[in-house]
Amino acid sequence: MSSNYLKDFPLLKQPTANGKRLVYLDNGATTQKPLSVIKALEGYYGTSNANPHRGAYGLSVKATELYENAREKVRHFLGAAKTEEIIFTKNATESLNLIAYSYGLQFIEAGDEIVLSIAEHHSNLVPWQQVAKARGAVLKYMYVNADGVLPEEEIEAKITAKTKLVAVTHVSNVLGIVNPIRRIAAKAHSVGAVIVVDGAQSVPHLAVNVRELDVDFFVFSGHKMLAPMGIGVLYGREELLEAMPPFLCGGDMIEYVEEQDTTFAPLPAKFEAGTQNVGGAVGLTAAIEYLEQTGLDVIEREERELVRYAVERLQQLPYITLYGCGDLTNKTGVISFNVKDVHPHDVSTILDADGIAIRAGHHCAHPLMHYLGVNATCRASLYFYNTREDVDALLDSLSRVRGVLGYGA
Ligand SMILES: Cc1ncc(COP(=O)(O)O)c(CN[C@@H](CS)C(=O)O)c1O
Repeated sequence: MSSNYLKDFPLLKQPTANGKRLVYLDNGATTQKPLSVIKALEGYYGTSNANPHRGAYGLSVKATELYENAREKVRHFLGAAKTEEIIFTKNATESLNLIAYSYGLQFIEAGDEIVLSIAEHHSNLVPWQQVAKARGAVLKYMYVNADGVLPEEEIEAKITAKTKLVAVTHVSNVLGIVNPIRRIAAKAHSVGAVIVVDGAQSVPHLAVNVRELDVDFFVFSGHKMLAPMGIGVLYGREELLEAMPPFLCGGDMIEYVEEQDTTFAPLPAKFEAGTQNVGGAVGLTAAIEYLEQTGLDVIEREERELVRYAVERLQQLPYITLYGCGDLTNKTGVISFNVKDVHPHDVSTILDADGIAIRAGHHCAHPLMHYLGVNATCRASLYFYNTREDVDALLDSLSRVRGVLGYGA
């Protein structure tokens, strides 16, 4: 893993509060930002900021152009057919809620089944619980195997003629396993169901083409792929978005408002109420440019090499339990683990003293934690700018955790 990316990431070069070299291994939560993204934000607010779509003056026209250029950049990045199929939101969570409350409440009926995987993040699980309760639908789960992989027999058995919607993560934020989306989409469509894919942990790490995957909805958050916080994306097939009622109502999303009723603006504006995050969209444009210049194939390859190195070293520690690391064939850089006798929060605190930033907790995945038989885990989530030296630092610090707490080796 080359560390020549570090020159682009100011935050990764600064020491931690206690003067240690920062080893940032929480990329599943959010990624750090390259200078090109930071400068894009500065440039927008320094030269081009205005409220888009509303002003007839030059600055507003410029802001509108930047915003709509960002939409075209995302369309191309996801391989979508039309810019009308790209909706900007705040984040993946808002995108998933938009689908649940607009598509779900409109088209799911009593007795219909909604199929999830047990590895869903709460953002792609709790909204569907609300829809199931509101409409009298049934929630069913596809369960992963001991290696965190979704078996073919679960896909085949759980998606049936009663299934109306399948909502599944492309990559689990706990297990890091890449799910067989094309296969799941084919099965969903064979029974007349739609498929919603949560791409929050896949889009930053591997090339995604929504038409090749044949998905109906696909979401992601910009901040997990080098972009600023506050900008997210919902992709939806045009015909489905056209049939859906608005999610949020107000300015920009209307065509005409009378005292008792309103006609709505065409796509994508129908789903973009109020003043939009133009700065975030400009930052997302710069983030996509950075990823495309680096190469998602390069990112995926380098990450797989690094995760293999990390897992091989972790497997040599007898007091470490790994989750989702038995089959590395389709695995991104997410590594969940526990240290014998030590709570993940204590592991994280001890690692922090050595400059190492990992996540500890339930990772917004309570049902998966319960299924794995744990309350919480530690999680190191690698990205292309991490290095073998970062992994070695993690292992060195982990080797001291039990000793620090008096458990011996
Ligand atoms: C698979 C998946 N799906 C949705 C979300 C929500 O992303 P937002 O940008 O917060 O809306 C996340 C964010 N997971 C963070 C925070 S819990 C993590 O540390 O794993 C995710 O991983």
